[in-house]
Amino acid sequence: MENEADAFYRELPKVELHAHLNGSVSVNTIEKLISRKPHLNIEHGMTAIGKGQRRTLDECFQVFKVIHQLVDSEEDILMVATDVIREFAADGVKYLELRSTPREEKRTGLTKKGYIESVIKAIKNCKSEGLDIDVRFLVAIDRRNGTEVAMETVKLAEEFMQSTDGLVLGLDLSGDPTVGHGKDLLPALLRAKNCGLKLSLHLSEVPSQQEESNLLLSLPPDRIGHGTFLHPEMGGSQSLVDQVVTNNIPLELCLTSNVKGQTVPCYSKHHFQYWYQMGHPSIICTDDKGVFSTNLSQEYQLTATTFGLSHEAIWKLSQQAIDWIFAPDAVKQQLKQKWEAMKPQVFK
Ligand SMILES: CNc1ncnc2c1ncn2[C@@H]1O[C@H](COP(=O)(O)O)[C@@H](O)[C@H]1O
Ligand SMILES: [Zn+2]
Repeated sequence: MENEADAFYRELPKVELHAHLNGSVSVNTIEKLISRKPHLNIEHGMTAIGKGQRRTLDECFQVFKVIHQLVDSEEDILMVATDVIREFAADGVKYLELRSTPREEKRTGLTKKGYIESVIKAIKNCKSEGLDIDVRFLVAIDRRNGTEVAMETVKLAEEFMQSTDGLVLGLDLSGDPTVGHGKDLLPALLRAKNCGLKLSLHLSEVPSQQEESNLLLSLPPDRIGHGTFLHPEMGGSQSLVDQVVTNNIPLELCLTSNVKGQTVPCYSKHHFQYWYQMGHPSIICTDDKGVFSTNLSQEYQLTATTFGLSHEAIWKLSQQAIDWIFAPDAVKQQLKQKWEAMKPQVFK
């Protein structure tokens, strides 16, 4: 990370709802992984995009491949998830929904089930360490893998939802947006919805996906990742916007990710402005804090400086994010109380 955010943003209690596990791996953790696997000849420059640097979205997906080589056993996943949770907690995140795509790896004996179990174990370990952060898990579907894998993933998520007492709350649909089509995944997503899994879907992250977005919005999802090209100014349409507004579907907005991945030309042109001005639920998130060299405090500060938001407005933004978590109402109430209790200290 290049710049530390100011104290206000670091002390601000925050909710993180869009964080991919393997995109969130810090430089420190990458170092540990590299020393475990020196034969891979991986260097830091291959796993993160620094200040002022940009990559095409396609190049970003190459970075994930490199990280996946480094993280390929239960032991790695346990370490990575534990480190990531501790880092979010140290950044003032009080509630975190982590998402990750279960992988299997013949060489290390990793199974998809073992993958999810390792993440759950990390969550439980962090809880017993007494970290002041409530962590939940969303099982991710990589869109590139098609219908069958999607269905298999939903079944796994269902099992874990039942066996983890609310730790697994839902599903994420992600992966290279230029590969595959949402229509192939619709049956799996419908099944997920019907069995009570919440849905957060990457939608219109790249241009020209109106048809797919229209189809996926018919579910409708519980939250939208990015939604960069939904509105007419970006080549989307008023009818897509109307569907999002009518169903009051919150957007998870990741400024640095979109600027560094070049789907948005610069911070001031980020679609946060469009949705926030409308009063539509807009949630500031990191996406991949490791790959994009950022953290949530920094994203809030960038939002404030780019769009001229006061500390009060930023407070409201972080507090309102509580309404859109996937955990039940009792958790929302607890978090709201926590925010109230912390307010005097943050505004001291
Ligand atoms: C930059 N915008 C993005 N758009 C779409 N999918 C993304 C993404 N950033 C991350 N992922 C998804 O998350 C995976 C890495 O974490 P996990 O191995 O699942 O923990 C990537 O392989 C991709 O499927
Ligand atoms: Zn994402």
